[in-house]
Amino acid sequence: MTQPPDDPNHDSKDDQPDDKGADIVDLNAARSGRRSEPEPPVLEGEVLRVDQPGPSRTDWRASLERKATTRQPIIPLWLRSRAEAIETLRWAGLHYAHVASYQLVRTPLYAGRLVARAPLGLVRLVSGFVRWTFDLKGEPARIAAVRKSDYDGYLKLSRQRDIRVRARGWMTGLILLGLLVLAVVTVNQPTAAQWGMLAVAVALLGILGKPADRPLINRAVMASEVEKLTSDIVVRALSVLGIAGITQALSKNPKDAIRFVAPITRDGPGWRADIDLPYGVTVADVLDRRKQLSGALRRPLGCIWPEGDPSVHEGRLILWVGDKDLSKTVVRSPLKRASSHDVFKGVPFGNDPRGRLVTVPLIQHNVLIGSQPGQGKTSSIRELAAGIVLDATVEAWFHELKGTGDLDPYDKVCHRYVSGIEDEAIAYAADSLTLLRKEVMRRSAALKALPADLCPDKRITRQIADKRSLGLHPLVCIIDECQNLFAHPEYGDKAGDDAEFIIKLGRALGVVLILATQRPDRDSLPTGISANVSIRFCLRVAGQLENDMILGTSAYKNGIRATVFVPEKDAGTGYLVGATPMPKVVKAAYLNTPETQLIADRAYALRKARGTLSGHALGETPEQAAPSFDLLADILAVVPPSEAKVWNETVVDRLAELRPDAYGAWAALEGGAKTAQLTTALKPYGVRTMQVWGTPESGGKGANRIGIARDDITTAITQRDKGKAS
Ligand SMILES: Nc1ncnc2c1ncn2[C@@H]1O[C@H](COP(=O)(O)OP(=O)(O)OP(=O)(O)O)[C@@H](O)[C@H]1O
Repeated sequence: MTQPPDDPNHDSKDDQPDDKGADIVDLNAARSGRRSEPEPPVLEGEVLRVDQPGPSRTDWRASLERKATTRQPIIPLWLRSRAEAIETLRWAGLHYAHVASYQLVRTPLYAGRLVARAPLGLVRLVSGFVRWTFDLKGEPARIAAVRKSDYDGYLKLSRQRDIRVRARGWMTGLILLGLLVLAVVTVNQPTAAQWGMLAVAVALLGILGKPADRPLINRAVMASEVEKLTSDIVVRALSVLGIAGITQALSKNPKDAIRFVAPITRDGPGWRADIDLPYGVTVADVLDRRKQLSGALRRPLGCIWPEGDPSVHEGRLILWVGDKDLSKTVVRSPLKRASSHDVFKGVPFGNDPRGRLVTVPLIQHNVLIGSQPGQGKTSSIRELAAGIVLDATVEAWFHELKGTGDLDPYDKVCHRYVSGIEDEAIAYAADSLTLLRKEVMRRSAALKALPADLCPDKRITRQIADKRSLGLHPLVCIIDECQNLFAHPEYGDKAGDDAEFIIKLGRALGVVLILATQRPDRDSLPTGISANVSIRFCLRVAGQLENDMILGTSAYKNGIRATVFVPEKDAGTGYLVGATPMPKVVKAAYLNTPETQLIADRAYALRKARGTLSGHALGETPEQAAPSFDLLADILAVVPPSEAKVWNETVVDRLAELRPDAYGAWAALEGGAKTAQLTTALKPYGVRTMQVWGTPESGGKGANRIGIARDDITTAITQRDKGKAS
C-alpha cells in the first residue's frame, strides 16, 4: 500500500526505491505523469514489506541436510564394491606387469647404450678429476683478480688454491692407490667376478657418459597429460555453447552466473564438476550441445559425459570429463571367467563412463533393447545371455530372428532355440510366445497354491526357484530382431498380444522377456509392449520417435537422448533406463564368439551336473502350441448379422465346418452335450446362452432351444478389446 503524500510523517528518504522492501510511490509525481488518466483512489494504510528485513533465518536441520548432499565419500568410490576394487587392482597389476616386461625385454639395448657411452664417461671422469684436483674451477676468479690488479685478492686466492691442491693431491693419490689395490684383487678373482666388476665399471662410466638430451631408459607408457579440469575451463566452454540463457546470465553476472556447488574433483578415471546452471537453463539444453562442449573442452566426444541430477533440480549439471575416450574402450565381461552365476543378483552388463560396473536386474523385469543396425544389440544380448545360462536353474528360450547365428554358442543349453529369418523360424518364435502365455497362466495358479510361509510375497524367490519340482524356476525368453516376428503378416498380431500378456503378468512369476529390435516403430513394436517393459537399453538411434519408443514417452524431452551417440563409433554404448535409480550411459561388455563359446561350454557342464538340461538341449522335438483360435471371432464369421439369435447346436456345426481341427470334436458330441460345450466355452467371455426360437437347418418344425444372441458376441469382443487397450 502507498503512504498519503500529505502525511506529516512522510519522510523524503522513503521516496528512494528500497531494495530490501517494497517501493514507495510518490503519488504527486505519479499523478502528474498521468494527467489524462483518471486519478486512482488514495488508499489509507501502512506500508507492508513483502521481503522481511534482517538476515533470513534458516532451519539448522535443513541447512545440514543441504550440506549432506555434498558430502565427500569416506571410502573412495572404486573401493566401495568388491568387483570394482578387484577390477582396479587388476588393472594396476597389469599396468605394472606391462612396465616391468617392457623394460626387461630392453635390457640388452640398455646394456649396449651403457657400453657405447662408457668411453665418453671415462673422459668426463678423468677430466673432472683433474679439474677438481688442481682446482681449475677457481682459475677464472684468479685471472679476474690479476686483470683488476687486485694483487691482495690474487695472493689470497692462490694461497687457498695451494692448500686445496695439496689436500686434494693426497686424496687423489689415495683414490688411485685404492683403484690399484682393487685391480690387483680383481685379477685374483674368478672370471665371473672379474666380468661383474668390469660390468659395474662400464655401467658407471656409461651413466657418466649420458648425453644430456637422451635418456638411458625408454618410457614404457607415454605420459598422456590430460588437462586438469578447472572452473575457468568449464565456464569458458559453457559460455561458447550458444545457449542464450547462459550467454545472457554471463553478460550480466560473469562471476556468479554458473555456480560450482562442489569442488571439481577426480572421480574414477576423470574429472567431475557439479554445476548449477543459470536460472532457466536446463541440463537438456547442454546435452543437446555435447558435440560443441567436446570442442570447447578440447577433449574427444567420447570423454564428455554431462548428466543431470533431477533429484536436486533440472538445472543441476554433473559434468564428467574422462581421461579415456569411451568409444575406444572395450569392456571385459566379468562373466568371462565365472564358473556360475545367480540370476537373482542381476546380470553384470557393462560399465558406465566412469568405469563402474552396472548390473541389470532380471527377475521381476522385462528388457527392451533397440538401436539402428550394427550398434551392438546382439552383443548386449550375448552378455545378458551369458549370465542367464550360467545360472543352471534358469530355463533359456532363445530366438535369434536375423539368422546370423550370433546366439548359436548357447543353443546347447537352451530349452527352446531357433536362429533364422524364414517363416519357420518366425512361426517357432510365435509358438514360443503362445506356450509362454500358457506357462504364465499355469504359474499363476501354481503360485497361488503355494503355502503362504513358502511364498509370503506371492513372487518367485531363489528358494522357490531351487525347488525344481514346483516348476517355478526363472524362465527367460530372448527374441532378437523381434520386429521380424511382430510385423509378420501371419503371426505378428497374435505374437504381439501374447508378448504384452507375458510382460504384464509374467514378472512376478519368474518369466522374463528380453526383446531387441532395430526397427522401433508402431508396427514392429506394439505399444502395449513398449509401454509396459521395465528396463530399456537404447543404443544409437536416428531421432526422437525411435528414442521414445525404446526409452519411454518423454525420454527425449527429459534429456535422455540416444541420438547423441555416434553411429558405429559408439557401438555398445547406450542409455540404460530402469536398471539403476537414474538413467545411465552404459557401455555394454563385449564377448566375442570364442569367449561366448567357452561360457556356453561351462554352462553346459554346470547344467549337465545339476540335471537341468531340457528340451532342445537334449535334442527333444520342440513342443508345439496347440492350434488356438478366436472363438468369438469365429462365431461372428459363421453367424451373419441377419441372424440375431441362433441355437447352440447350429453354431457348433457351422464352427466345425469352418475349422474342423479346432471344433470337429465339439460337433461330434450328442445333442445336449454339444449345446453345453458351447455354453461352457462362452462362459469366460461373459456370454450367456438363452432360449431361442428357431428351426433346424436341415428343415423341420420350429422349437425353443438353447442358443446365443449375435449382439452378445459383438459386445463381448468390444469389452475384450477395451480390456486389452487399457
Ligand atoms: N559392447 C561393445 N563394445 C565394443 N564393440 C562393440 C560392442 N557391441 C558391438 N560392438 C561392435 O559393433 C558390431 C556390431 O554389433 P552387433 O552385431 O551386436 O550389432 P547389432 O545392433 O545387433 O546389429 P544388427 O542390427 O545388424 O543386428 C560388433 O561386431 C562389434 O564390432
